[in-house]
Amino acid sequence: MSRPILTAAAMRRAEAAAPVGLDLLMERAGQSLAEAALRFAGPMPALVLCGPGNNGGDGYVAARHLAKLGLDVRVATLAEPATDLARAAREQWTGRVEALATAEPAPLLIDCLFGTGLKRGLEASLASRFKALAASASLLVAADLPSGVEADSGALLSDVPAADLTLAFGALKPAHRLMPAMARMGRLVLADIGIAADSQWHEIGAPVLPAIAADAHKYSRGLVHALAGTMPGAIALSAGAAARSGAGYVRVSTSKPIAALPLAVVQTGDAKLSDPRIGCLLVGPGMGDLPQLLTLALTSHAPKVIDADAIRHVGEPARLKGQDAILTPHAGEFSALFGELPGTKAEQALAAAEASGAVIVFKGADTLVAAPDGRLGFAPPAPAWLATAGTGDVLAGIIAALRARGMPAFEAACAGVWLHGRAAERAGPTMTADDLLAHL
Ligand SMILES: NC(=O)C1=CN([C@@H]2O[C@H](COP(=O)(O)OP(=O)(O)OC[C@H]3O[C@@H](n4cnc5c(N)ncnc54)[C@H](O)[C@@H]3O)[C@@H](O)[C@H]2O)[C@@H](O)CC1
Ligand SMILES: [K+]
Repeated sequence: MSRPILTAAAMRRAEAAAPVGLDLLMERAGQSLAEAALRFAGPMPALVLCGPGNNGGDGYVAARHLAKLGLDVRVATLAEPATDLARAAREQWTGRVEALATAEPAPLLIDCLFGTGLKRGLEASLASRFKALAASASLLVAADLPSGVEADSGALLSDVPAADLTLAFGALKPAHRLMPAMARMGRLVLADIGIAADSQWHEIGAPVLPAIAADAHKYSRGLVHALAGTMPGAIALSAGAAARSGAGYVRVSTSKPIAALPLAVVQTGDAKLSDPRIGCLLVGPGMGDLPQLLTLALTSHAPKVIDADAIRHVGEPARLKGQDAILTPHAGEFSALFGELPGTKAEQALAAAEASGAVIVFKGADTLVAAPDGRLGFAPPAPAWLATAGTGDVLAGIIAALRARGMPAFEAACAGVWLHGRAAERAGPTMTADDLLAHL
């Protein structure tokens, strides 16, 4: 299962198209917030901070439900409601509304200041008051988004205290899965409020991998052919990862024997790129300054994964059109090939996919997978300890194996990213890239 992701504008369209009124959507959002906060925190005294918009409206609804559930709950606001929906919600809250500037803290703080409608950072006095209340609370629960986070880009427009729980309404927003905002979400839960969140954008979920046929043989399971360059350790990591990710046959063409390769990986002096059995070519890991390897790979009709040094040697993105390629750049490699593109990371990844006709795995703490047809996958959080040398080589090998096994390029890339993150979780914080192989 993968959860849909909607921009703020797409969310507003989905809400407007919902079969029920916006007031009922707000009622569901506020009620689910109350229930989730109570389930998460247990019965502790709560303070709900309400902003002027509909995020604040959710807060008044949540406060009413928390009171009904027997909780000691107070409400504080910075301004009277500015929308009809929020005003109606405010009117149904029969308790007192305190001024945010002077409200006493509570162990459970519920942040309903701003959601998808945030236009700029919180004013300095409000940001510091919010931070102080958060510091005095035991638990901070954010409604839809932690206030100060820009929904579409994941930027922090002001200082944002990290939430312990964020309840997203109707669909995830890009900021839930983009840095730096992603690191401020705490546990992220999606509340169904009854809108149809159809989207080409989604959070990457657990993949469905092709089954191994009962009559499989090594070629039918997929042949990965990797091109070794000047640093054989990198290609050894890639080839080892491909072999452990279900490829039936992994072959490395190399001018001199590579001691670090698993015995199951075949080494050959001959490039053999015309071999029609090749399910996926892999070029780039440890390639070094041998651009002729990329040129050679691009003469082949086989699907290909282009990683690391090879990305810098592509030159023009349009050179990859028709190549059936998956590109796996980190930020530096991405800008070296595509330049400084405008927009959010999501928009940049999609523009790069369109310019190159390739599936782009834009790596980072917030890895994205973009397809030329507009599909976009956002990786769920992976451990920070994955940021170590060689892990990219492992990822390239996993994706090459899944592509060779017959998965389409976008699905293979998404599945590879997901498996790589889970392998890192299992390998633990002391892992090196070599250790990842044992956890695939
Ligand atoms: N529209 C709907 O039907 C629903 C919306 N929902 C909630 O509504 C939220 C979006 O509501 P809105 O579009 O009203 O937006 P917000 O409630 O996020 O905030 C917008 C309001 O804050 C003001 N504002 C923005 N940035 C500010 C800043 N830095 N300092 C001071 N004021 C600032 C704006 O002028 C506007 O009045 C969602 O995140 C979600 O929580 C939910 O209730 C579900 C239904
Ligand atoms: K909020």
